[in-house]
Amino acid sequence: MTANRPFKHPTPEQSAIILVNLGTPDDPSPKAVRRYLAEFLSDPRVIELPRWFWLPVLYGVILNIRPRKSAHAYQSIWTDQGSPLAVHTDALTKGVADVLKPHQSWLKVASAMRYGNPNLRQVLRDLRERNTRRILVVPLYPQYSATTTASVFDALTDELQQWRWLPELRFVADYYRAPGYIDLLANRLRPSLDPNRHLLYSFHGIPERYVRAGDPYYCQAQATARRLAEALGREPGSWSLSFQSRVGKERWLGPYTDAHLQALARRGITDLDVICPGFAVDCLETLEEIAMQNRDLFLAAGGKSFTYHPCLNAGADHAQFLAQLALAQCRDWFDHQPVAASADAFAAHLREQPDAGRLAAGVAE
Ligand SMILES: C=CC1=C(C)c2cc3[nH]c(cc4nc(cc5[nH]c(cc1n2)c(C)c5CCC(=O)O)C(CCC(=O)O)=C4C)c(C)c3C=C
Ligand SMILES: [Fe+2]
Ligand SMILES: [Fe+2]
Repeated sequence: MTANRPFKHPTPEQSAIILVNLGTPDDPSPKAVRRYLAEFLSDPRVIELPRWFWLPVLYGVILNIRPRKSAHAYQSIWTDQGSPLAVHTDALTKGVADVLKPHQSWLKVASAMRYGNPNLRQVLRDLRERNTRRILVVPLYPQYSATTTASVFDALTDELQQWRWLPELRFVADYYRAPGYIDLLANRLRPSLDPNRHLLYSFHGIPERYVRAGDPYYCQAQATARRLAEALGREPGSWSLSFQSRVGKERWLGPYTDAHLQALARRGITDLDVICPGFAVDCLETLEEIAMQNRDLFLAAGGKSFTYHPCLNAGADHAQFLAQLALAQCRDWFDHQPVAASADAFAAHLREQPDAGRLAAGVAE
C-alpha cells in the first residue's frame, strides 16, 4: 500500500461522480498514438490472448505498423480543441455538472479516461485529496462489455487496492435499459430520420469468442436496437444492425458494417441513415470509420445518399439523462449533507482533546 496522505479531519466530506470514457491519444502524431495504443492493446480485457504470445506480437509488429496508419485517421478528425472524443466528453461532463450545480458544494462531477489522459488513477487521487468519501463511477458505455466496462472496473479497483481508507463506491454496469434512455435516443433522432430510408445501427464489434465466453454485449446491442426501433415505430425490415471496427484476423461479431452496407447498396437500398448507439460521444470510430470510410464504400457500391447522425454528445438532453441516472444511484447520499457544519463541530471537538495538536496536524497513526 502506498503512503496515502494523512487524513485531515476538519476537511468537509465530498462525493463525486466520475464519467469514464475510453480515452484517446494526446495528439494525432504517430508517437502519441503509439503510446495510447500500447496502453490500450496491452489490456488483457481487450486482447484475451496469453501474454507470452501477445506482448511480443504487440511490441514487435502491431506497434511498428498501426500507429502511423491510425495517426493518419486521427489527423482527419482532429479539431482545434483536440480529439473529438475528449472534447465531447469534457463538454458532456460540464453539462452534467451544470445540471447538478445546486449540489456542487458536496458533489463534484469529474471525467476520466481508461487509457491516456485525464487518467482515472490521477482523477481518483485528486478526489482523495479533497476528502471524497463517496464515488459513483459511470462508464460511458450504454451496453456492458468486459472489454470496456469491466476494464474500467479493473483500473478503478487496481488503484483502490492501494488505498488505506476506501470510499463508498457505486458502479453503473450498463444503462441501455435505464429509464429514459431509449426515449432520449428516439427523441433526438426522430426529427432527422426519414422512415422511408433504411436505418442502420452500427455498433463497435468485439471478437465472437468473447460473446461465446459469456460477454452480454451482443444481446445488449440487439436489445438497444430493437427497443429503439419500437420507440421510433420502425417497420421490421426497415432497419438492421451491424458491427464495425474489427481489428485482427479472428472472427468478430457480424455482420461487419463495411460488408453489410455494401450488400444493402447491392440489394437496391440507395438511401441510408446510420447511427452508432454504442458510443456515447463521437470519436474516431464514428467520424472517420463510419462518416468517411463507410460512406465512401456505400456510395461506391451504388448507394445514392448516406447520412450519419451524430451521437448524443454534449447535448443538454444527454447531460440531463446522465445526471438523473447518477442521482438515481446515489439519492441516499443527500442524507449525509450538509457536512460543513459537522466538520466545524469536529474541529471544535479536536480543540478539546489532549492530543489536539497532533490530530489537527493530520498525523496518521
Ligand atoms: C482490438 C480490440 C478492440 C476491442 C475488443 C475493442 C472494443 C471496443 N472499443 C469500443 C470503443 C472505442 N474504440 C475506439 C478505438 C479503438 N478500438 C480499438 C480496438 C478494440 N476495441 C483500437 C485499436 C482503437 C484505436 C483506433 C485504431 O487504431 O483503430 C474508440 C475511439 C477512440 C478515439 O480516440 O476516438 C472507441 C470509443 C467499444 C465500445 C468496444 C466494445 C464494445
Ligand atoms: Fe475499440
Ligand atoms: Fe476503427
